[in-house]
Amino acid sequence: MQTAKLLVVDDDPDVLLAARLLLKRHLGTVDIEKNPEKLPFLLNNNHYDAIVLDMNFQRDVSSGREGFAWLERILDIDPQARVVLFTAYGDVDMAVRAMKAGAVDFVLKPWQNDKFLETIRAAINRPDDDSSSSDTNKSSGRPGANRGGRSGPGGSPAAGKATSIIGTAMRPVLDTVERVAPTDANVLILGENGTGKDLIARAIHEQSNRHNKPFVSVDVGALTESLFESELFGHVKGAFTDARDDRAGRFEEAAGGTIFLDEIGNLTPSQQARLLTVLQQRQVTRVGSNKGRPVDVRLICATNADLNERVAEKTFRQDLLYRINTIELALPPLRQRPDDIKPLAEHFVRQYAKQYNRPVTGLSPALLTEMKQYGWPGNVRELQHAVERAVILSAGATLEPGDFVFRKNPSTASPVSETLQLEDLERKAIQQAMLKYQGSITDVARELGLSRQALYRRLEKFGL
Ligand SMILES: Nc1ncnc2c1ncn2[C@@H]1O[C@H](COP(=O)(O)OP(=O)(O)OP(=O)(O)O)[C@@H](O)[C@H]1O
Repeated sequence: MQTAKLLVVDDDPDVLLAARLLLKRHLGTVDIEKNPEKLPFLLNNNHYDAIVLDMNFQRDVSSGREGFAWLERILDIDPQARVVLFTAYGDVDMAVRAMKAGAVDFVLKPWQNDKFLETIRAAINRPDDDSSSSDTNKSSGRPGANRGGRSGPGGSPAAGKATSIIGTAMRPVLDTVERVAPTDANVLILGENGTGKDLIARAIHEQSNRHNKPFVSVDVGALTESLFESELFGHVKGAFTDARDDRAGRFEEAAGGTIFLDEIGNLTPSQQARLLTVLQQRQVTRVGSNKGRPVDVRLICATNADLNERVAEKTFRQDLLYRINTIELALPPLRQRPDDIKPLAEHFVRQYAKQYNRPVTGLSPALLTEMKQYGWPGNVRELQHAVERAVILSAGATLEPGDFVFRKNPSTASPVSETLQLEDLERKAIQQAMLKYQGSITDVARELGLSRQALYRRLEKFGL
């Protein structure tokens, strides 16, 4: 018998008793606790090989919110803690979110003894997290450390490691990237949401002579009118109420490197005019100052909009378009490159099986056929999230069609009234809007009255 030390936290005394009986007989000593408020004390005074935590502490509340808060608290105290979650409602979505938030596994109540023991054994024997995670988008090796998700309007410096770009249909794009990268030519990347524009922008930077300098990514579509100028060009102390110090903008931060302006099609006319001036003069002026500062940056822009159409309808300046599109790279939507689906899906299976320590190794032929028939409105990002979710939830080594939920056509989707759970309604609204606007984040956010960040957070939360 293993002699592990375990902690079970649940507000149901019957559950505590039953869990203790079982785990004690097979695994070692078991502390039980009814009140999660005691967690900090217990963790600071004991080392547990695994912690079983209930998701729902208040009777009749199934949101799991409290469980998530306690999970976060545990990981703050001990980032290496192996937390297994109890969820009583068979709510797999909550389980997926919990794994993303840093839990190592979950157990559905009522549990099957063998399965419960196996899960706890695996949690105890799981090797410590390896901080050299293969996913350079994550902020650390721990799955749950990706709490911030995608970088916000401020963007972030490029990850230091080359990212794998999968798919034969990407070959011509990569050939162009190779030729263009060493030049300082401005590049405009076109493509629907989730087709890999950000990935290609980073690849250009990584293959350029500027690769040792910063790669600064800014989602300009998410900047409000008032933030736009100070974020991009900086400000001086006292320029406005909150300007307590001088601050360099993103252009200055990118000095010597590359600045990636995402969602360039969303700029308002006045923002377009200000950006054009900077590009023409190759200098920025911080808000509140009248001194121009020269900037040496390589410019890469991206959009999912048809900028020529915008120029024709006079919502995008032609002179700005000519400035930014010296080289144009168009990324095809995933539905137009079905042969890329298999290698991409297999790549994500390997990545997430490793990240979540799951025994999944491949996809069944039936699943691949369904995947090729599906339209993937959210493109590679949607495929990536679908595989991530399936890897977490699948019981077998091979993913099957049943492990996937392909988005339904809104007209055939089940009526919204079938469930009153708010989260469900929210998810459905987002799914339907994503379909309606073919995955355009900007349009979906506008329709739902959310900021792009808030929408990204929800997409991440719901695994969409
Ligand atoms: N060819 C590819 N090979 C491997 N991963 C890919 C590929 N294309 C896209 N991805 C992955 O898919 C996800 C979405 O890609 P990315 O963020 O680059 O898309 P995007 O076009 O910039 O999306 P958005 O328009 O919404 O900003 C990322 O996690 C990226 O790593």
